[in-house]
Amino acid sequence: MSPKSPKPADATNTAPTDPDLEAMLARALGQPGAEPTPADDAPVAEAEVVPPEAQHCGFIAIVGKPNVGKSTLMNALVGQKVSITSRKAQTTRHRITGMRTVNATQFVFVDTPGFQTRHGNALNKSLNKTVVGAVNDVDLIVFVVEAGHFNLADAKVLSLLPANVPAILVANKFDLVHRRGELAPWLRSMQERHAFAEYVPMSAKNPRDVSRFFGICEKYLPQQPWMFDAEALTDRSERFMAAEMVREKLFRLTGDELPYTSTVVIDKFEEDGNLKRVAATIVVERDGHKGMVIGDRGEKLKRIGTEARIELEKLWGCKVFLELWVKVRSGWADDEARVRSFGYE
Ligand SMILES: Nc1nc2c(ncn2[C@@H]2O[C@H](COP(=O)(O)OP(=O)(O)OP(=O)(O)O)[C@@H](O)[C@H]2O)c(=O)[nH]1
Repeated sequence: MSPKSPKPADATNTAPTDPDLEAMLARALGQPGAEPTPADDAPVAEAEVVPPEAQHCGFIAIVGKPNVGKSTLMNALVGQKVSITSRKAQTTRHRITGMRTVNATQFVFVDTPGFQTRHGNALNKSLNKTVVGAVNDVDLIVFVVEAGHFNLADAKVLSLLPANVPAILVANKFDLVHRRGELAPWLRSMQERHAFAEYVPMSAKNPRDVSRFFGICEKYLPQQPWMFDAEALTDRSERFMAAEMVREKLFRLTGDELPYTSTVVIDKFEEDGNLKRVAATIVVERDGHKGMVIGDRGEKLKRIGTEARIELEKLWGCKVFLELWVKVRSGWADDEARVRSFGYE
């Protein structure tokens, strides 16, 4: 085509036509005539006895800017809540591994914080270091964006992906896309940004999409013996899960009023027969924040405690006694030593 010739009707469709991509798009977009892959409708069968020489196992990093649905996806893949979620950006602060063994393959997932581009404080520097560490040390990268969207924050995360590790593009929140046909040119434009191994429009909230995803990731994991028990779901301690659960309720119940720089520290964790006693402190930056957490006559703090306790009892299958305190430590997120003392690497 000469430079002067009229643009094709679909101006964004400039990527070379790749038959594999076209087939993948047709399948993902549910177009008539698209052949399902064998994994498409396969239910997630749990692991049976598999000899070590037939086992596959590998690490998968789930990366993306804040709030695109990384933790939701990981929890759905693991089949249990191992990573907290909320509408508030920057909920995830640790490198969390969850795992799931399906047939002969053990998938070990690494969840990462959304890459921080706005603030340069010690907390965010530590978060970003975790992301960079995660992507260079895995067999497969799952790069999550919101379907149909790509901005500077996504581009910054994408620029961290090493060329020698296969990456799958997950166009998440596909349920929110009303004109699905329009996603095809967008997916093709994503192909120009990075040589993704697969393009997967899906919804982390749709169980069918999630079970199909195992089949998509499987082929990128090396043949090697499993690293964890077939039934294991996470390598995080109960103490850690307790702090995370309180933090989730704190973020959910305070909404946008409370800055993301609040955190939770476990002061006591004791087991007493079928009872676990946990004491935790919610650390906030200012006196005003303390009031928001406590609420009118302590009602907010009480609700945070009740909701976290109920979830922990469900998770551990035992009774939980949870005691919560609130403390002000101004400037902790700017203080590197304190960020480390609160458990961030
Ligand atoms: N409609 C819809 N909402 C979703 C989907 N996946 C996640 N969400 C919502 O998106 C919000 C953010 O989800 P998270 O899983 O916390 O996102 P994250 O990327 O882990 O966020 P950070 O911890 O900030 O990095 C939550 O309100 C989820 O319920 C999806 O497939 N469809």
